[in-house]
Amino acid sequence: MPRLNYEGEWYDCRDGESVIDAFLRQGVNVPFSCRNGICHTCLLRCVGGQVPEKAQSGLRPTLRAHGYFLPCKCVPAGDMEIVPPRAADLYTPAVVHKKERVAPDICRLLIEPATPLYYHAGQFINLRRHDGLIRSYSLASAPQKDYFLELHVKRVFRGAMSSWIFDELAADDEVELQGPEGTCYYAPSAKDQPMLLVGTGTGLAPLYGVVRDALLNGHTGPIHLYHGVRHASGLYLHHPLLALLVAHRNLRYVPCVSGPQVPPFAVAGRADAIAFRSHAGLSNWAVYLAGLPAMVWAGVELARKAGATDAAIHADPFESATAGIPTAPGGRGGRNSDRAPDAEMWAALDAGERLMSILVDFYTRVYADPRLSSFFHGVTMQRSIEKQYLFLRQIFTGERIYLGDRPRNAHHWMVISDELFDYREALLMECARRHGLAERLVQRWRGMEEGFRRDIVKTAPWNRMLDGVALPVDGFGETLIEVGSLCDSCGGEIPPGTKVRYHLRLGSLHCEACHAPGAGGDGRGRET
Ligand code: HEM
Repeated sequence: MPRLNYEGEWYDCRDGESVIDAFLRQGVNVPFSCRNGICHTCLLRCVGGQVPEKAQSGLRPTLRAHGYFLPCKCVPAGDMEIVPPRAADLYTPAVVHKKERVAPDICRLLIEPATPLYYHAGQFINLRRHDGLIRSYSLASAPQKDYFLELHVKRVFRGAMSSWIFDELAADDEVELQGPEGTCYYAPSAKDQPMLLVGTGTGLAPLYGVVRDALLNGHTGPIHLYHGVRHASGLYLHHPLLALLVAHRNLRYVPCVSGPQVPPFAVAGRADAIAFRSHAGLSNWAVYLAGLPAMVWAGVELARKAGATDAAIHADPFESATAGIPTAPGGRGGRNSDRAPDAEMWAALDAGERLMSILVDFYTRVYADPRLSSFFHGVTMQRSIEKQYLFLRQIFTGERIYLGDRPRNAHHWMVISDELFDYREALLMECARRHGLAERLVQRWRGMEEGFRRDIVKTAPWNRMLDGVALPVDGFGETLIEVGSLCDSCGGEIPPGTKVRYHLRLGSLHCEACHAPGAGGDGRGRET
């Protein structure tokens, strides 16, 4: 029986079993979607042993050369050593074919990837600019019909990527892309299933893809599409959708305008409110929600209440790149589409009371732990507990209450190994168990924590990034202080009018003596 080594752990693989099935059977946390070699979501890299040819079919030659393979198509003939993909390997060059303005603040991009992209309409890709800035965009094109990939880009106020796309990117320019990702797509197995789709703004892009995909697949069930905007000028696909309506009797399209000027062809109000008022029973429906996160998460709850099962609800919230909880570096920019709030977890955490007890217990141990405490020098335990509480509460409830840094930035200077990450995770899970959380939920929480591993584990510090720009936060600046202060290193007095050095990230002040060469200055632990 072949054995699989994944990130240092050994797993068995039954005869005839695929790598993905073996991993899922044994609880290994790997991404997957179609399980049929189409979406490439499960792509992994083999660094020891033989990869069967079939498991690399359809992959670019460079990926094959680096040992990439599709675990869902891989029935190993012998032992394999497997590691997660390297983000940098997964980008492929692409050329902009056309850019056109379809609304005052929305443009449509048609892109040609250098190698074919196997995707489902409604999934998303990560677009990378030459300097490494990355953002996620949904695919509005339908692979069986459209040659180019179609993206709808909304201009975001001070958004680095969208401003660049609007003002500088032109036809024939090169970009890079990675993907596809996401599970917001049509399943052709239930062609008579009624479908409800609600999108706000460019949340229409994936839904437009899903609707066209469904129609191209001969969907016979009713399809109800609601598009919500503030101003009628945002109904940027009104005419193409009217054309689809004429051709397909099972399609219904409802443009909704929530602002004061409502044209006669639109309904006044918010798309989600109108949609869920009109569809109170959704027990055998497929529901798709895309766009503003608050609308999407509220819609998930309403769909559940109306009887839709979790498996039939596809949520694609467009998280902004500078707010909310992040994803892996080089990953999906601001998109965090697959993490739905977890009402069961929140109830089991006594709506926060038990979470607080777990965190108090956890941080008491962290601050006493010789391997972890050095990182927390200068950070009060109360601050750590409160930040972590808000962060987790936002994840479990979907409320937008966490205002701190994304983990990638919060830990950018901390050199944390995989082993140390495991160590902290085990400590946290032990505390959760000690406070009575059921093992099933402990494992679910652990799976969520795993999603941040790539944001935190590293072998050298990273720059702090803000909207794609690396900030100069390590090292020292100089300033003249007008008010007397105390040196953060020796505690000695620093009189007013003294030129001092201050740490760019920590803001700590250091007198001349402490900042003499060799005196140190950045007091916080960097070693793991
Ligand atoms: C060995 C692993 C880890 C270590 C040593 C560590 C250490 C720290 C430290 C020292 C801070 C305080 C930063 C500051 O106030 O300047 C911090 C903040 C934080 N950590 Fe971690 N952390 C680890 C893993 C994680 C993980 C896995 C998560 C999330 C799942 C996480 C989430 C956070 C959050 C949300 C904050 C608050 C950020 C802010 O102040 O804005 N940490 N961590």
